[in-house]
Amino acid sequence: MGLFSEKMILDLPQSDIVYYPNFFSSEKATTYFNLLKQTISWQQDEITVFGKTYAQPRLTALYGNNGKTYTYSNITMRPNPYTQELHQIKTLVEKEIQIEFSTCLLNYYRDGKDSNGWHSDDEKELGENPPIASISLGTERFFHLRNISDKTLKHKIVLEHGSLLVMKGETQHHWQHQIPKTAKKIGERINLTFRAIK
Ligand SMILES: O=C(O)CCC(=O)C(=O)O
Ligand SMILES: [Fe+2]
Repeated sequence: MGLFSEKMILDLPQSDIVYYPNFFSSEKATTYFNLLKQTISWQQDEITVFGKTYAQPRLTALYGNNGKTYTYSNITMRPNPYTQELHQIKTLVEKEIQIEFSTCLLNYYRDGKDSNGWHSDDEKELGENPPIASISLGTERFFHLRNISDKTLKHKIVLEHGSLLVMKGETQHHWQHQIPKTAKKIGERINLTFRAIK
């Protein structure tokens, strides 16, 4: 952590994205993975896209230190109060990047069929240039980025066990991201995205 945390700046236009591959040691990340898998109130919501209803292809949960709800893809989530581990992780992230967050949206990808489609984290409750801090635990997955006005401008990185990815500034105005499905037989992954809801 801190001075010893290796960091990589993604060299993409119209973005401010930094990747910390070893934010947590592998042992610490495994401990958090196991605790969060057991203690978080995972739910599977239904989403409606063009009038058709589908089960979301992953489990999610919302935690927060204020009562502010989070609405995306027509789902309004109400925050649970922070668990001890989740609050601990939030504090470590805030200290490293010097940004404060209120809310954590968690994603649990059970296997390679679970995914998260193309989107920007641009919900109005996040404000103008939202900072998003994303922790990855468990099986590594590809994270794809594509520029909104020039869709030929693309990038992908692997989100490793114990890593932290920070997107801020104008990133969400110009880029979309996704976690694609994979046909490979792979294990589970937990992702934590810290956000500031005003
Ligand atoms: O699972 C991830 O790494 C990305 C999650 C994400 O983009 C989101 O929850 O908005
Ligand atoms: Fe996102």
